Amino acid sequence: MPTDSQVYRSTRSSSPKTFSFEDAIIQGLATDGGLFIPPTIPQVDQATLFNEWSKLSFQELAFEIMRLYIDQTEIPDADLQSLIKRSYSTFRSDKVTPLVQNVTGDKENLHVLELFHGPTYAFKDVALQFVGNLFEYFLQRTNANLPEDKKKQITVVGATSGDTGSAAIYGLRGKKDVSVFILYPTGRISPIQEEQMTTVPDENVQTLSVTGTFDNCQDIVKAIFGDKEFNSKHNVGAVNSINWARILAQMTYYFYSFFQATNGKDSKKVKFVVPSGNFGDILAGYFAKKMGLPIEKLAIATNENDILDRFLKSGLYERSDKVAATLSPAMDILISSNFERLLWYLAREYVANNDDLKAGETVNNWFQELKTNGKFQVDKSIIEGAAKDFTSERVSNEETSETIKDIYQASVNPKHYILDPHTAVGVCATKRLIAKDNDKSIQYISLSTAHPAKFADAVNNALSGFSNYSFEKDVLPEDLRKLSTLKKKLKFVERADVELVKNAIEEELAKMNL
Ligand SMILES: Cc1ncc(COP(=O)(O)O)c(C=O)c1O
Ligand SMILES: N[C@@H](CCOP(=O)(O)O)C(=O)O
Repeated sequence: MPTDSQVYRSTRSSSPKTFSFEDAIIQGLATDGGLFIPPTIPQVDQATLFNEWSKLSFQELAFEIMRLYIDQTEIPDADLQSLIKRSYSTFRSDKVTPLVQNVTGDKENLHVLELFHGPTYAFKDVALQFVGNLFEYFLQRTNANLPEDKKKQITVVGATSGDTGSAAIYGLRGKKDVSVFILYPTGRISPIQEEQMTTVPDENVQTLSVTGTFDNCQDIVKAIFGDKEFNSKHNVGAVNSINWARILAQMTYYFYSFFQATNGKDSKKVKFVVPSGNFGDILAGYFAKKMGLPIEKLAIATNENDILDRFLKSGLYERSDKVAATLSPAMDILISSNFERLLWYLAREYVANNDDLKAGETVNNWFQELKTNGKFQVDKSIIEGAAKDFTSERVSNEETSETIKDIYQASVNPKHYILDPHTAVGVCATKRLIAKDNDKSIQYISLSTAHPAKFADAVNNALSGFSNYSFEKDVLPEDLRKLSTLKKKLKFVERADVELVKNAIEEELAKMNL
């Protein structure tokens, strides 16, 4: 029998209907356009956290956390352990997500959590290696006793501003009964990101380069999920962080790094700073906090596309019509999908009297308003509620570049530490917090979301003035260097239009021999 935290519902639903973990993962997005959430967040007591969990490896910790959200009858212990082991065996670090402590010496307590040791050098690998194996697991089970022509196949359709795409492709390449279509905005991702996605030769993978922005791509993906006919014909699956499994798999590194930064003690204050766009990464931190990990604050760091920062300050969620092209392009996002999940918990607590159905109705009304008027305003109680867990900082391009330079010069552990521009947005925000707080007892964990090699232009512009610096020698790993020599496979879609994308998918699906 599943516990309350092992069943799911849609953020926009006012019906009592709930879903199993498998339904939530395979369906990806609810049919009403809402996102799946566990209405009850499981609680872990302090003794379990600090006497038991603080001693576990990354993989053991992932198991304990995931077990609380997935019923045994859906995935038995041994299978879940094996999925986790396989998913992290592809990482280049034993610790999976190592914490580089006191990067600027022991005065600032600034620790960088390196999340980029997976196959595509981005934090997305932590979740997408697992999601790939999870899709395969569920499909194998469903298809085990079915004749060939009745076997279920999933058509994954995802949108990327650069990193989700390659991580999803590497998580799903060659997997049986799954095809993968990744939409990315033409000219708005870095050359290495494009090479990573387009040089994978597996037959089940196809990239679609769409004229438009990331938000256009994300809107198209959501429209495809909402298209009942297309969806039931092709079983559309999600790899974006609308998929609950993405958030679940990301929780582990909040716990794991917390224990490293505090030596497993609960007496130290810890703040996390997270470069944010679609709000998926930091939302995993919110779950960790609500489960009982005593995180002091979660700081949202945005670039000049600052809808999250503006919302936390005003309560107005407003879709501006122009996305700024910044030095941290993976965060050039106007509408942050996962913010809806946070809004559901806030709505339930502050306006719906802890009623799940009323919370769903409230969120649905807000998002209908966003669709019609391009904005919605929430009660003051919601912003005050959010402020208990979150703060936010907006970082400009100039500050991003300065931070890459500053850390290169000021780092002592290791010397000449090189940040990618997304991580630099987070580190700049962290330095601001350190100055504002002026409290030596706080440990700051700044999430490093990508390897600097993925963003050569931004890194070179910041560091080319230093005589000893060399991108080739100091930054570029061998496997990324080789990508430019490989054959590319991509299809252009000349307008950000749902029908054009659907046609492109059907055309390519017909050629795939799945
Ligand atoms: C390198 C990098 N940093 C930060 C982010 C922002 O993460 P999130 O969208 O989960 O807020 C992204 C994209 O999502 C990214 O690719
Ligand atoms: N920054 C992301 C955008 C997609 O976000 P997701 O986390 O919802 O998949 C990217 O790199 O593609």
